[in-house]
Amino acid sequence: MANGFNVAVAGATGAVGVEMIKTLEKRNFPVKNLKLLASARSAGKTATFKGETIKIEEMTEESFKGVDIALFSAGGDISKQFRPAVVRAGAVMIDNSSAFRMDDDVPLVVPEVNPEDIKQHKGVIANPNCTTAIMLVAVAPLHRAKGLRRIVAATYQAASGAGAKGMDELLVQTRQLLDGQPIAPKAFAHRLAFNLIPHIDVFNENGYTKEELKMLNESRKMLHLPNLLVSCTCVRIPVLRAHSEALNLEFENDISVEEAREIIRKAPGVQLVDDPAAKSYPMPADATEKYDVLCGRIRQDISRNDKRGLDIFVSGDQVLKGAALNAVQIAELL
Ligand SMILES: NC(=O)C1=CN([C@@H]2O[C@H](COP(=O)(O)OP(=O)(O)OC[C@H]3O[C@@H](n4cnc5c(N)ncnc54)[C@H](OP(=O)(O)O)[C@@H]3O)[C@@H](O)[C@H]2O)C=CC1
Ligand SMILES: N[C@@H](CC(=O)OP(=O)(O)O)C(=O)O
Repeated sequence: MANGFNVAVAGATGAVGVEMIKTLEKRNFPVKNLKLLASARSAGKTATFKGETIKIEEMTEESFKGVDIALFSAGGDISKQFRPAVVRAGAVMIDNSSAFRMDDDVPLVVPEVNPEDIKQHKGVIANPNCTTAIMLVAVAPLHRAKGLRRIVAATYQAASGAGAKGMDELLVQTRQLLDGQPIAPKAFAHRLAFNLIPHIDVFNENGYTKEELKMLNESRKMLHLPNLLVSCTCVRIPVLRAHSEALNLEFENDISVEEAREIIRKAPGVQLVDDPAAKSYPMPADATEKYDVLCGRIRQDISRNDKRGLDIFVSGDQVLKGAALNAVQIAELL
C-alpha cells in the first residue's frame, strides 16, 4: 500500500503488545494509522509511537473498521472471539496465540523458515509458539543443508513467557524471599524465585505438556516434515526474559562442527556466538532485547558412532523473535 497500512495492535498493554509497538517503530514499518486496543481495564491509558501519544481503546467488534493489519496478542479466547470481526472488516489478522496454529487454512510462519507459506493465507496468519520459533531460526538452515530427522530438546524458559504477570511475579517473589516473607504463587504452579519448574502449559495424557507437544507439531508444520521426530522437556527458570534451549539434532547426512558454524554464520536471524576458549556462548542476558537468536556450544554428538549428530545451545528473546518481531516481519511480507 503506497501510503502505508492502518495497523491495530490487540493486546497493546501486554508483554508482547508493548514490544510490537516498539518493533513497528524501530523497523520503520509503514504505519498510516495505529490503533491500540486492550481490555476495558486499560481504556484511556496511553502509549507512545514515533513521539506521538496514542490513547488505548477498549477492543470491540467495531474496532477493526478501516484496519488493514491486526496484530493480535491478547490470548487465544480473545483471538477466537474477534476473528470474525477482523475478517469482516477485510483486515489480515496476525495472531500470536495458539488458537489457530494447527488449522489447515492458517499458515504458521517464521519468516526465516517458511516465508512462502504466507501466500496461502485466507485472512489469518499464525505466529508460532515462542520456544519453537527460536529453535527453528537456528535449526532450519541446518535442516536445509543436511536434512533433519530428530530433535531432543531441553528448554530453559524465562518468566516473560507467562506475560507481564509472570515477570512481575518473579521480581516480587525474589524480593519476598530475600526479605523472609511468605510467597503465594499465582502465575506459576510453584515458587519460581531460586527454583525451576519442569511444567509449562497443561499436561497431556502421554505425560508431555502442551508446550512440549507444540515443539513437535508446530515444527512439523513449518518445516513441512510430517515425520520429524521431536522429544522435549520444557522448563521454566528464574530468568526475567529470553528463552534458552539445549538441542540434540540428528540429520540424514554427515555434518561437522565447522560446517554447522559456517551455515549458522550465513543464516538470517541467527548470530553465531561460539568461542568456548573466550567463554563466549549464548546466554539469556545477552539475548535480551536482541532481534537475532544466539547460537553456540556447537559440538559433534559423541554418543553416536557416526557424524550425523550435533549438540547446540540457543538463546533468544522470545517476546521479540517468538512474538512481536516475528509478527511484524510477517506483516512486512504482506
Ligand atoms: N509472552 C510471550 O513470550 C509470548 C506470548 N504469546 C502469546 O501472546 C498473547 C499475549 O501474551 P502476553 O503479552 O505475554 O500477555 P500479557 O498478559 O502480558 O498481555 C495480555 C494482553 O491482552 C489484553 N487483554 C486481556 N483481555 C482482553 C480483552 N477481553 N479484550 C482485549 N484485550 C484483552 C490485555 O489488556 P489489559 O492490560 O487491558 O488487561 C493485555 O494487553 C498470548 O496469547 C500468548 O500466548 C506468544 C508468544 C510469546
Ligand atoms: N508458553 C510460552 C509462551 C506462550 O505464550 O506460548 P503460546 O503462545 O504457545 O501459548 C511460555 O510460557 O514460555
